[in-house]
Order: sequence, then C-alpha cells, then structure tokens
Amino acid sequence: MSNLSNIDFENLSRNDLISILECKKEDILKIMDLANSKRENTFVTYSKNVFIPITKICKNDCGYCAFKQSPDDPDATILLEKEEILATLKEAEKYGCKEALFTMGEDADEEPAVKIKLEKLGYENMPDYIYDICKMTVEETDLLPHTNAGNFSYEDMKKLKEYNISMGMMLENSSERLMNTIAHKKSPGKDPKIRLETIENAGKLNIAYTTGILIGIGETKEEIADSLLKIKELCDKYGHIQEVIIQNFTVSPGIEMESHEEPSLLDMVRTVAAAQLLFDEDVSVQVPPNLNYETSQIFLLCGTDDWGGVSPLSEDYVNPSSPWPTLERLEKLTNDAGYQLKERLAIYDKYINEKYIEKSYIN
Ligand SMILES: O=c1nc2n(C[C@H](O)[C@H](O)[C@H](O)CO)c3cc(O)ccc3cc-2c(=O)[nH]1
Ligand SMILES: C[C@H]1O[C@@H](n2cnc3c(N)ncnc32)[C@H](O)[C@@H]1O
Ligand code: MET
Ligand code: SF4
Repeated sequence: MSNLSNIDFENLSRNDLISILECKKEDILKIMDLANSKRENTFVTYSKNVFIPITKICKNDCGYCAFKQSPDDPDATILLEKEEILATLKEAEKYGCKEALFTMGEDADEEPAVKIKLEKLGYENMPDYIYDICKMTVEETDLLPHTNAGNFSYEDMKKLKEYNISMGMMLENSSERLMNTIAHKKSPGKDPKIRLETIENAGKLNIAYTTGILIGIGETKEEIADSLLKIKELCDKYGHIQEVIIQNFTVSPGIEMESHEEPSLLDMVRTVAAAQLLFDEDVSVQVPPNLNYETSQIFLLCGTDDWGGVSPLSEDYVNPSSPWPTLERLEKLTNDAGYQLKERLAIYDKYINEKYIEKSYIN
C-alpha cells in the first residue's frame, strides 16, 4: 500500500513530510501532481538582476563554499568601491536589470584587511557601507537592492530596510548537528539558532524576505522536514517570507566538499514537492535554473512558480561552475512545459505597500 494514503495534505505533520521526502515509484508522481495542482496561474516568474559581490571575505568557512576568498590571496575581492559598483549598476541598467543583488561574506569587517579598507573609505563597519551602497543604488539608478549577506543584528537590519526592497538569507538547515560536520564546523554564523533569530527579526521589521534550504550537505530527511517546518512557523507568524529557495549543493573545483555527492534529481523533486505542499500558494518555491541546467523543467511539474534571480550580465559568484541559461532559453524551457515566463521585481507584488516599503522609495 502507498505510504501516502494516511497523509492529510491540508495539514502536513513532520511524519507526513518525512514520508513525502522518502517516497518512491508512483508515489513520486502522485506528490508531484498534487504539488503542481496547487498552482494559482500558469506564470513562472524571474527577477532580472546583477550580482555584486561587495566582499568575498567571510568570517565563516563552509565546507561547500566556492565564494569565500582568503585576505592573503592577491586577487581577493576585499571590498568593491562605490565607483566601480555604480559603473556595474549603470551597465546593468542598460540590460534592463531591476534587481541589485548584494551578496557577500558574513561579518567581513571582523577581518583586519576589510576593516582597514572600510576606514580608509570613511566607514566604521560593513552594515554602514552596505547601507550607503544601497542608498546610492536607489538614488542614482533604476535598480532595487536586495542584500543577502548572512546574519545582521536587529538594529542593522532596521537601518538596511530603508534602502532594501527585500532582503534574504538561506537558513541552510535547522540542524545543530551539522555544526559539527564538514559543512558548518568552521561557520559560527550558520548556527541555526542565530539564523532563525535573524529571519524572525526580519519578520518583526516587516522586511519582505527570501530564505531557503541547501540540499545535499549531509543532512537527513528528518532534518529537511524540521527545517521546512521552522521556516513555515516564522512564515505563518509574520507573513514576510516571500519565497523559499530549494537549492541543490553543487560541486565546484577546490571546495572542501569536492568529493561529496550532489543530491539526486529525485531527492530534489521530493523536497520541492514537499515544500510546495507545505507552504501556502502565495509563498513562491524557487529552484535556481543554473544549478539544474538540463533538468530544471521537472521542477515546474512539482509546482515551482519562480526561477529566482537570473542575470544577463553577471555570473553566479556563489556557484561559479553554473552559468545562467539565457533568457531566451529560460523562456523556451518554460513554454515547453506549458507555462509562461514573467518578469517580477525583487519584491513580490503583495508586499508593495507602506508596511513593507520605506518612504525612501517613493520619489
Ligand atoms: O545567483 C544567486 N542568487 C541567489 N540569491 C538571489 C535570489 O535568486 C534573488 O535575489 C531573489 O529571488 C530576489 O527576489 C539569493 C537570495 C537570497 O536572499 C538568499 C539566497 C540566495 C542565493 C543565491 C545564489 O546562490 N545565487
Ligand atoms: C547564497 C547561498 O548559496 C548557497 N551555496 C553556497 N555554496 C553552494 C554550493 N556549493 N552549491 C549550491 N549552493 C551553494 C548557500 O545556501 C548560500 O547561502
Ligand atoms: N555569506 C552569506 C551566507 O552564507 C551570503 C551568501 S554565501 C556568499 O549566508
Ligand atoms: S557560504 Fe556564505 S557564509 Fe559560508 S563561507 Fe561562503 S560566503 Fe561565507
């Protein structure tokens, strides 16, 4: 008998989620179909962005990371300067990009090389610098900032909200156990208690927020279920979670986890379907198409309605081995599955109101 027969799909329990994450054969097709039938329309959205890695220095050292650089590396991006950032933003404007994605290492100002450069530029710390870059973006370009830089204090996020249309940070996983494994043992900032507090603070501050989980970093199905439930709890409490990213661990040459296996396609399918079934229809479930170049269409059949940020000019610095599909290809893939591609902003429409957007945007 199917393991799914006792599941109440309207109100999924931890055990139900685990059954979905472990299901086999025709049950996989069944959960895909159920997840896809929650779709409210036939659009699949994306945000046209430019990725700006303000610093590649990071206090953490995740086993899967290909982004972080050592300050001793002569080619390291210690800190991009305002002028070069503005030049890139202006270039992005020409391509019609609407989102400035500021992704960087966490608490980089704990590193003396960054601190010295910041002080030379007249800033005391990273949050002050990020604030100024976002302000410049809003005042001098048509792009809208989305900062994804790991944890921030409540006060720093409150300040950053002024010039961020939305913010984000992956929970990665809610498991404390992973803090003792190759994935997170050198990354105090990946402590789930701290990450969950940051996501909760974003809720208290009414910041439209992007989060998600990383699949294939040594977690168990139980830990995936728990992570999704933690995100769901904060989503229900504050209503600020606009999208949940289900991101598959991807090997890049030279990372510590280079010989670690990537998740299977069916593991991704089951996880995406579980997330889609757990969250309400108005929370987007997102799978990055560049990390699933040949297989991304299958996620549309699990109900995903968003491709996330896609860039016509910058690479995905976090996943440098995974080039973006062109927008033409993305449109073809979307149409071929029976859906239509639609551009969106870095903030979803339902958050475009005074509660979520500061006056600084209304000019
Ligand atoms: O190009 C990327 N964009 C990433 N983005 C950007 C994201 O796709 C877009 O900024 C959002 O979809 C905008 O709504 C993230 C944003 C977050 O807030 C949190 C995590 C990520 C992760 C990535 C990533 O790995 N690569
Ligand atoms: C920006 C986000 O990218 C994800 N990330 C970091 N390294 C990898 C990798 N090797 N493969 C896939 N995703 C990764 C993390 O979830 C991080 O929070
Ligand atoms: N360093 C941040 C984090 O891991 C931003 C994404 S990884 C470059 O959350
Ligand atoms: S994934 Fe983010 S937090 Fe982890 S080492 Fe890389 S830059 Fe730092």
